[in-house]
Amino acid sequence: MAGMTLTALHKSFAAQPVLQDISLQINAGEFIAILGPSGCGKTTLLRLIAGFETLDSGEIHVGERQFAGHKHHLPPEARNLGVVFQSYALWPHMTVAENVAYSLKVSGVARAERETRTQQALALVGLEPFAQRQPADLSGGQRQRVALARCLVAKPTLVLLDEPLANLDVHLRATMEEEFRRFHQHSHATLIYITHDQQEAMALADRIVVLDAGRVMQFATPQILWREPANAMVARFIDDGRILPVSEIEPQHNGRAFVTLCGLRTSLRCSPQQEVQPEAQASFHAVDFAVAAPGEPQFAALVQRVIYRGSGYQINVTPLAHPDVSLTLMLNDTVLPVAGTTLGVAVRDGWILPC
Ligand SMILES: Nc1ncnc2c1ncn2[C@@H]1O[C@H](COP(=O)(O)OP(=O)(O)OP(=O)(O)O)[C@@H](O)[C@H]1O
Repeated sequence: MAGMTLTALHKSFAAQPVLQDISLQINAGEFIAILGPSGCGKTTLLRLIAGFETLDSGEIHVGERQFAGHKHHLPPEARNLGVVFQSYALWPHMTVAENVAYSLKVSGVARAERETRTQQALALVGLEPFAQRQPADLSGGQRQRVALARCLVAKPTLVLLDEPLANLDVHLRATMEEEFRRFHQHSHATLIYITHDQQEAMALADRIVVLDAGRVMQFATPQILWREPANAMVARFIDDGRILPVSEIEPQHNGRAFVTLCGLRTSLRCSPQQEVQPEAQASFHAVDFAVAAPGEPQFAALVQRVIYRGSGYQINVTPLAHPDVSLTLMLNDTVLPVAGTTLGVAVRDGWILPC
């Protein structure tokens, strides 16, 4: 088991910086997800770790071993990594078991050990009964599991997964999510997992790296990313968060501060370092707002749309004080507000952005 340290990684393509100053400390056995908008550098980061790309500067260490650094580049085959990409090319002329065993055969592992390890890897992904099938006779999810078993059979301490579920339908994704969780628990390997799917990242990862334009915006647990985003990019990116300006910030030194929000004096969560400030930005999720009960502290908002969502109604409103910001409230009531009218919005929670 080995943790991984990335120190000040830089990478450019044709003088265009793609990754800048990436430093991360990943613990042995952690499940890390990498999230970020398209083109932010996720795959490039994975390819640098795998050794398919060379660094411009910086260092990559796994445990005591230096993978890459100044004038040093360990080739991919010497890194003992498992890599699973979204296009999981299996050899069509080999059975499932042969596909999984192939890398062991090439590296000269004796037949008996090969068979035992192949069986173990197939058991880990629930594919033992399919060992003698051809890849063509498997479903998409089963083929993806073969790719996972093929990666696991080498017992890598570090597994890199680039959108491994991207080509699967919603139902299969849920099953495979469970598979990854199980695999992680059993293998104790360190997993680095790229995904576009925030729900998937939140459900699986111990910690998530949010990248934007080649830089780390925040590296934290899913709970912290959701509750305490480090900046406006993370606040908007995670679960469709909203940002509103607040003024007259007065810390109470208990992790909360009084603010004026859309004319309402209220208290929000903040960092312990929060200072008295004339202005700041605060971030919110839909659950942080509710239609105010009579007499409850509230600010006025104009109802833009009422949308039926099955489990309830989504009410889109714009605060009268900030008509440029669209907020979302969820309602289960049978008495619904009407578009074009105003209603009172109560604030249940919110976070003052530290920068
Ligand atoms: N070999 C390359 N040569 C030139 N530019 C590249 C190369 N590989 C990636 N890039 C560029 O680097 C940037 C980051 O690409 P990368 O594939 O790492 O992003 P990503 O976050 O994985 O994107 P996506 O989510 O769309 O897969 C993009 O602008 C891409 O065009």
